[in-house]
Order: sequence, then structure tokens, then C-alpha cells
Amino acid sequence: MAKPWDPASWRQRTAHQQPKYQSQRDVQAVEAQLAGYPPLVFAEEARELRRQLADVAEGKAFLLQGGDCAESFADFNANRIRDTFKVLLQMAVVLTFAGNLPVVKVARMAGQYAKPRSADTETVGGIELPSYRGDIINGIDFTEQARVPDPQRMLTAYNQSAATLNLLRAFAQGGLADLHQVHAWNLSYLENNPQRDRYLQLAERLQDALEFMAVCGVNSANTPAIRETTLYTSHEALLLNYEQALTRTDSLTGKWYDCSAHMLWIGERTRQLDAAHVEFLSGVWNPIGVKVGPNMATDELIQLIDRLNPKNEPGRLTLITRMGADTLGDKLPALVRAVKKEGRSVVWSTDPMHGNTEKASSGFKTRNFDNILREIRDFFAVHRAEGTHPGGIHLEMTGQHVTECTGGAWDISEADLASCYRTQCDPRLNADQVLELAFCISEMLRDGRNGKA
Ligand SMILES: O=C[C@H](O)[C@H](O)COP(=O)(O)O
Ligand SMILES: C=C(OP(=O)(O)O)C(=O)O
Repeated sequence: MAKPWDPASWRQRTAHQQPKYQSQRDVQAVEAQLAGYPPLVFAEEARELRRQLADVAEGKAFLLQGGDCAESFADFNANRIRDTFKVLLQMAVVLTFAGNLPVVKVARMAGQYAKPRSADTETVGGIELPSYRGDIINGIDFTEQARVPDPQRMLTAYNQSAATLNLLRAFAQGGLADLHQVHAWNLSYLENNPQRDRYLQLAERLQDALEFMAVCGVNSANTPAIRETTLYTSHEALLLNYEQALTRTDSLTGKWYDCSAHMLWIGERTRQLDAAHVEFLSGVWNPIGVKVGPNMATDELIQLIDRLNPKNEPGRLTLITRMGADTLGDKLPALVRAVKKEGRSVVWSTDPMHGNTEKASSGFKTRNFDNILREIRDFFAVHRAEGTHPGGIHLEMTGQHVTECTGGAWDISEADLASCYRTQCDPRLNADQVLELAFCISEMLRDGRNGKA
């Protein structure tokens, strides 16, 4: 008979994509230190997110999840955090207004430090070294020394996550999220943005609505909902030593929560039914996600759902499809039909990034805006056709003006990629591309509201 779950039970299973640390003693010392540190989030916050995701599952709210591909220790500063926060909020405002639905905001921030890789090594100029696996594991510099996994990095990741979360909470509650700021947010980068007029028109309509409410006695001073927002945090629960060390029992309910973030997800490369990541996340009570790639079979998906959400509780499980624009239309309908037929409650979200990665002739990894948009459109179309809810979107994005994805209104070309390519691993949408995408999605949400396919 299988042993009951505990925070260490994953260690009896195969754990894919884990670093090979040189000293187990050093790892254990770091784990013990982390286990004594305060949790980064509270269980009640994770429960509230679960309640909100239950609304998403029923089509009463929309999930917006986004942020860096991988956060970086070196590029850790207030401006970067602020810019991503702002662009997430701008996107949320556009989607809320158009969809007439609350938007649940979940950042890929304050803990997104570990990366699964396709290959264990990479070769540059004839030299082969271990792959970079995220700053929580090893260094990005292409040197033998940097690529050695160092357990001390878990402590830096914890500290930087704590500081990031602190600032996000301050921004969310301290005035930066005030809806009256919507004009001010856009000032710098909207200056020459092709989407500027659309955004300003929407901001004006929002301003009119706020003025009307003020006349009726509803304003930022007496209504926190106008002045404040809630931004939850999430990351891929990849490095299980770290996740276990931050797993605690909630004093109110006696249940286990992984207190490294509100929401955790299992990646496409680590979602094997009998392996360690599924075992670990099956036992914590946070809302969780699992990536669903093009090779997922329907019976495998149902088994995975039953393993991760055996009581079929709404809000517990988000399925994040990432199939690629050429594949989603063929593969998704059967999965959606099976889940619906079996009566399983899930949030369906789309990650239009990971199935659309390509290599530019210059060698940069990139993604094309039109392919990203096409995958989102097909995702909405499949759900509309099947009578299910296109519940959310999951993006690798930044508030900075990087040139990592091609296309969009500025028509970034392959030749432009070199001018500001900063990602730690995968190409992110920049602030302009995110806003443009928000307008496109808002049209899909509006069509859904108006009953158009
Ligand atoms: O972000 C996701 C993965 O870590 C990434 O796509 C893997 O990239 P690779 O194929 O270069 O290893
Ligand atoms: C690695 C990721 O995605 P996937 O597991 O879908 O490849 C990711 O979202 O960072």
C-alpha cells in the first residue's frame, strides 16, 4: 500500500529536472535554515485565491497570470518590479472593462527562479557545460564555476522573494493601484505607442465611470476596491528541496500549505503521474496549476486531475494548455470534451508562449506575436464551441522595453532582437506587446459576452 503523503514523500519518487548538488550536508543545512524562516504567504490568502479561482472555473471571473520567464538575482530592483506590476494591472483594467468580469491577478514573481531545461548541457564555441537552471540553482555565466549548483542560492531566492513580495503588497495597497492612476500609469511608454489612442479612450471611459460613481458618493477614500488591488504570486514548483522547506501546517485548518507562493504549478516536463512533483503538489492545499502540452492523452489528463484534485473541488486545479498555435485547434477539443463529460471542475487557462518558441536566424530564441495571438484565439474558439469557459491567460512578459518576441504593432523584426534581449531563458512579451494583446483579448471577451463565437 502507498505510504500517506507528507512534505517529504516526494523523495521516494523520481524527481526530474533536479540539480545534482555536490554536498548533501550543505543542502540539508540550507533546508533546515529555510524551514525555520517565516512563511512568505499566509494560508488564508491561498484559500481566498482558491475561492476566486472557483469563480473563474464557473465563468464568473477571468485569470490573468504573468511575469518573468525567470527572475534574476542580478536584475533585482524596484523599477523592474514596479514596471511589471504596472503592466499587469493595466492589462487587468483593460480586460475587466471589456469582459465585465473580475480579473484575478496572479504574478509569476517573488519566487520564479527555477527553470526546467530540454537538455542537461549546452555547448558554446566547442565548450560543453551544464545548462543554466535558474538563479536558485546555478549561475547564468558560461563558466564551469557558475554552472555548479549551489544550495546557498536557495537562501538568496528566499530573501529576494520576500523583498519582492513586500514591494508588491505595498504597491497593491499603497496607492499605486488606484484606478484614478490609470492615466498616470501609461505616461512614459505610451508616448509613441500605436495603441495609445485606444488605451486613452478606454481610460477616459473609465474616468467617466469613476466620476459618475464619485457623484453617487463612491470614491477612493471610502471604497478600498477603487484604491487597492490584490495581486497573488506564483511560480513553477520545480526545486522540491526549496518547496518542501517552505511547506507548513496551517494553524487554523491543520492542512499543509506550500508557503513559498499563493499558487504553484507543475511544468510540462515534470508532470509524470507517478513522479515526485505530482506527489508533492498533491498534498498541499494551495491552488495549483499543471501545464498541458500537445502530447497529453485524454485518459492521462483525467488521471492527473483525479490525482491532484480527488474531491473535485472548484478552484483547486488550473489546466494551463501550451500546445502551439499550429496544434491547439486539433488537440484541445478532445481534452475539453473529456473533462466536461467526466464532470471535473477545472480552470482552463492558455499559455500561448511555450508552444511557440522558435530560433531566429540570428540564433536568438524568439516567439512571434501573431502566433501567440493565434493560439489565444483558437483557445477561445475551442471553448466557445464546446460550451466551456476560456478562463485565463498565462504569459511570460515584462514591463521593460525588451526586444525578445518578434512582431506586434512596432513590428519587431529578427534583426531588432539583438538591440535589447535581456531574458534569462525564454523570450518575453514587452510592455507594448502586452498592452496590445490585452486589447485583442478584450475583444474576444466582449464577443463572448455578446454571445458571438
Ligand atoms: O521556460 C521554459 C523552459 O525552461 C524553457 O522553454 C526550456 O528551454 P530550453 O529548451 O532552451 O531548455
Ligand atoms: C517552463 C515553463 O513552461 P512549460 O513547463 O510549459 O514548458 C514555464 O512556464 O516557465
